[in-house]
Amino acid sequence: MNLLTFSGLFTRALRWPALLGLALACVAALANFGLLFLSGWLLAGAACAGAAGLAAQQAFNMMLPATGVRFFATLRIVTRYLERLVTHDASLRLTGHLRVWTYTKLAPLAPARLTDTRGGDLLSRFVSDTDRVGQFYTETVIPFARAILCGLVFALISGIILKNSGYALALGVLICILPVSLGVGLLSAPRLRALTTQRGDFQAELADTLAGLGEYLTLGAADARIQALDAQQKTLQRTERYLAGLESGARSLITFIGLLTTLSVVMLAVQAFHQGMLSAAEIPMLALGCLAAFDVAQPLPAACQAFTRARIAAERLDAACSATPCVPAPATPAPALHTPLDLTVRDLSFHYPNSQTPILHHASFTIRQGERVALVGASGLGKSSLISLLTRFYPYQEGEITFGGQDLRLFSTEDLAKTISVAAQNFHLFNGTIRDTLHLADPTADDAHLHGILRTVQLDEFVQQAPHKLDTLIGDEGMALSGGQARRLVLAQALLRNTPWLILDEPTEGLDQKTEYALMQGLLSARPDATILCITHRRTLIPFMDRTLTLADGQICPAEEVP
Ligand SMILES: Nc1ncnc2c1ncn2[C@@H]1O[C@H](COP(=O)(O)OP(=O)(O)OP(=O)(O)O)[C@@H](O)[C@H]1O
Repeated sequence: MNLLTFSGLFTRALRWPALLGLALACVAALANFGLLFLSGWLLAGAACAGAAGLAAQQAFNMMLPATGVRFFATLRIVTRYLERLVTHDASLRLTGHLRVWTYTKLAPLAPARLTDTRGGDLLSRFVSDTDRVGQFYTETVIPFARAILCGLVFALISGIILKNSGYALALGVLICILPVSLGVGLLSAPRLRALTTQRGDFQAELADTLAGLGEYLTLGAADARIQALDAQQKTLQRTERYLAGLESGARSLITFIGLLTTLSVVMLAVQAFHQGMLSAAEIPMLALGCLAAFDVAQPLPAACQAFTRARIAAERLDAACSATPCVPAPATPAPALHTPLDLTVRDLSFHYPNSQTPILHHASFTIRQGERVALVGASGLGKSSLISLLTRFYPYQEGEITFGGQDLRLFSTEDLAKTISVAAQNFHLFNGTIRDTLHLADPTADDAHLHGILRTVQLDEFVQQAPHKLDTLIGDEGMALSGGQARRLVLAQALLRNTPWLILDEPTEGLDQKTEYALMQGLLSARPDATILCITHRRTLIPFMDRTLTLADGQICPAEEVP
């Protein structure tokens, strides 16, 4: 997604609030200009009338400019408030749209296309980059549009009173918009790009460090890690200082240009006064109006930097979101599931997209619905990889996988989820309560059902004794649980989903033999009709299965046929 596409999203979603925000920003700037413009006239007019004697004082009508000053002062306050309200609301809503858009693009990429992306970097893209693009409207569009539109109007108003002062004002504002602000944009661009990379790296490193802090401490590597982060932080600060210096330098230059323009407007006004073309009261009016006009140019250097930041953020989002899913969901999914839901794998060959090492090589096997099958094989040969193929996380290069005679690739994501539950070896548990964790699998399950499932996986006693029972917090990745407890909670999630197929990857790892036996007994009596594929290294599980398949040399065959 580039900024242009983003603008399309923006105009469709928030066209009217965006235009209203711009209109309010312009009215606020015009009110500010009008306030100073009239104040100058009021003060100078009153002073001149005072100096000219009683008759002139009585002839000078204070009411009109004083009312104008009050009007513009009130208008400025009200429109500035409303402008902030409307523009920030539009910007936040835009960020919201962008985050939803980013999520819908990223979600189908998981896990295969995201394995090379660091978690912290992805988070930074999801949060900071969407923020930056969302703020493009308030931080770039509004300042530039306001400077151009109001600059023209200010020059026009000044020009009506004194033609040359209008030209001088237009020239001054133009210099601020073009060479000064755009110069800052050009000079900032390489550093902003470097800053984005540095910040992404820093956030990724920081996220990794926090996630693995325990390991760093036990390995005695925490100090070195902190020093590395400190060095990164200092590099970041140096780049930020340079950019802030550039921006404040440009703002000072704009102030200087504003003063020079005001000086030239005063000189032109004095000349016109001597020629009798202007009254004395109009000189400070033009001068103060000119100073006020440059207020709209002040935010432009920051707006240029914000533009580059938004552009880089849009490029980063584009890079993260434009990848096509490794296994795209079918354009027209198969209409319904056919029973029996037999699994047939025919001539299957597979290697990971980032590697040429074959994991499966023309493998074939069948599992009938209702069977319980153990899959064994030496470590690292590809048992868990087979699960990734059955859940469509990775594409296979040759062969065919069918469920109920229907190609797996034609299943809708929903139908696939209704067919298979997986208790994976490398699972992820979200921080939350035991109840939250189980409700992820079945949000409608009541407490009695949850306790029943927990009994099946031999975890109910632990939950009953926990201080807050089902409301006990399990911590990040189930840190507050033992490895075996966390694994059984994942198994409970799989059982709660009540799918016809259960795929269990080392379900009893970390359990003592007694608990393992009780768990398997409970599981089989709770789901007597389920088709089970159980990957295991434990011989003690084999008696619970109907038969055993062995994975060796990329082939999967019945254990008794293994040479
Ligand atoms: N995402 C990946 N990208 C590239 N290679 C991978 C990926 N995941 C696993 N592998 C490789 O694929 C091979 C098979 O891994 P897999 O986890 O399927 O083995 P396994 O038989 O389940 O092992 P274990 O019994 O130890 O769990 C390994 O050599 C592993 O390094």
